[in-house]
Formats: sequence, C-alpha cells, structure tokens
Amino acid sequence: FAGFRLAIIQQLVSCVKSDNVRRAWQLVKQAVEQRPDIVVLPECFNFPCGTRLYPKNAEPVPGETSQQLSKMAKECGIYLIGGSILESDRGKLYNTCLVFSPDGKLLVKHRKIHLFDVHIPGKVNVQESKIACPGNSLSMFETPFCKIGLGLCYDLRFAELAQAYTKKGCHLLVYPSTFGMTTGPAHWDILQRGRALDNQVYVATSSLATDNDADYISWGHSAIVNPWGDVVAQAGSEETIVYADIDLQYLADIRQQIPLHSQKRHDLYGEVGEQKH
Ligand SMILES: O=C(O)CCC(=O)C(=O)O
Repeated sequence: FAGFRLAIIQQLVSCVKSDNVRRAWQLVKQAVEQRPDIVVLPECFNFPCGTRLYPKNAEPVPGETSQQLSKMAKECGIYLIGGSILESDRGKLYNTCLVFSPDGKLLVKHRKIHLFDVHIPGKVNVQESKIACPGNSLSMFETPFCKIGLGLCYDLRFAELAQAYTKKGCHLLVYPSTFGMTTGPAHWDILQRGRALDNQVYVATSSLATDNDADYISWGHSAIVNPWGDVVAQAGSEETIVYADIDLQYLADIRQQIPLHSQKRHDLYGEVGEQKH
C-alpha cells in the first residue's frame, strides 16, 4: 500500500478560545489512536466564526495557539494542518492555516487567498475583507508521502488554485473550511468532488461541527474525496473524527486510465499554474 492515513477533525467550538485549544488537544490525541500520519483541524477552530468577533481573537505567529499546535504535532509525532487562526502581523489580520511537521517545526503558513465577500439576500451577508487581508501566495509542503496543497474554505471555489497546485505536483489538496447552512447543502460536496475529478487528486476538507446556537452556523460534513470523485469518508453534523487511507497507487492508476494530464489543449485555453512564487 503506497499511501498514508489522514484524520480529519470536525470540532465543536465555543466562544472561549482557551477551551477550543484544549478541546483540539483532546481530539488530536483521540485521532492519534488510529495512527494517522496527518491530522487536520477546521478553519477558525480556536475562535467562533461570527465575523464581528474576529479582531479580539487575533494573535501573532509565533504566538499562543501556534505554540500549542507545534507541541501537538511534536508530542503526537504527526503532520498537523492546524485549521486556521486569525493572525495579526504588523497591524493587519489574516485568516491563516499553520502546518507543523512531526518534530514541531512550522512548515508553511497559508493565508486565505480568496476572502469570503458574499451577499445572498436574506441568507448570507459576509464581508470577510472588512476584517482580514488576503494572502498573496500559494502554499504547499512536502511530506515523505506526497506534496500537499492548502486552501481555506472559500478558496475551494476557485478551480484555478487547485489546478495550479496539481500542476506543481500536489496529490492531496486540503481545505480547512466551514461552509454555512445555505451554501453547504448546495455546493460543499460537489465542489470537493469537482476539484478531485478535474485534477485527479485527493481532496480533504475539515469543518466545524454544527452548533445551532452559534452566530454563524456551520454545515459540518467534513469529507475526504478520492481521485475518482468518490466521497470515501464523511462526517455528519456532530463533533467527530473521520479517517481515510490515501492510496497513491490508486491515484496513479486513474491518471493512467484517464490521461487528462497529457490530453490538455493548452494551445486553446492557456495553462494554469505557470506563475512564479
Ligand atoms: O463558499 C462558501 O459558500 C462558504 C465560504 C466560507 O464560509 C468562508 O470562506 O468562510
């Protein structure tokens, strides 16, 4: 088996940051019992998602939560994709995903590239860019298993980002997220399956668990999708951990059977992922 095991944590968060970090510790330790190589936390796992609450929960990197994430990775001997925190840096705020290696080293920092500025009358009205600034770079990291590309939530909607990561050799794309109750049921699964099929990669998402009393109610349904487009593991609404074995031989087989990568007509529609970073 040419692969590795992924654990996705779907965490229920409260309004108390320290409680959320403590709970993340418990869930990561619980996940490790199933011997995963990589563990993923959800977007904004340490602070509630109501946008107006963002600034008071911001912190620098390195800072309190990043140090805890580093310790979790090291103590548990895992790659930890630390969902996201609100990062403060020189007076600006970013929605930031931190990734730590099994020896607790910060490997990459993904600042959400596409901010969630969306108005669906009567249903969704979020202007994330009023609070946070966008990141300006792709974020990938190497593991002994494969190269991994990162996005946060709304980044999942941008097919070009996934294509760029694929072009650069990523075989797994991970999107710590938290879709809401309007676009979640409508788009969440299909976006992940789309990214996986277009690029013939594995796609994994982690979400906050549904809390009907929260300011922003999360859809949950964290998932892992294989390069055939099958949802191989999926949570419901509640706090839970889902696992899947990522089979890189299976990915290679699909790419051989349906050779999209050698059949692209870049002469007609250009090529995504050629930008320099
Ligand atoms: O794209 C969506 O529908 C949800 C995105 C979102 O909630 C976010 O980026 O925070």
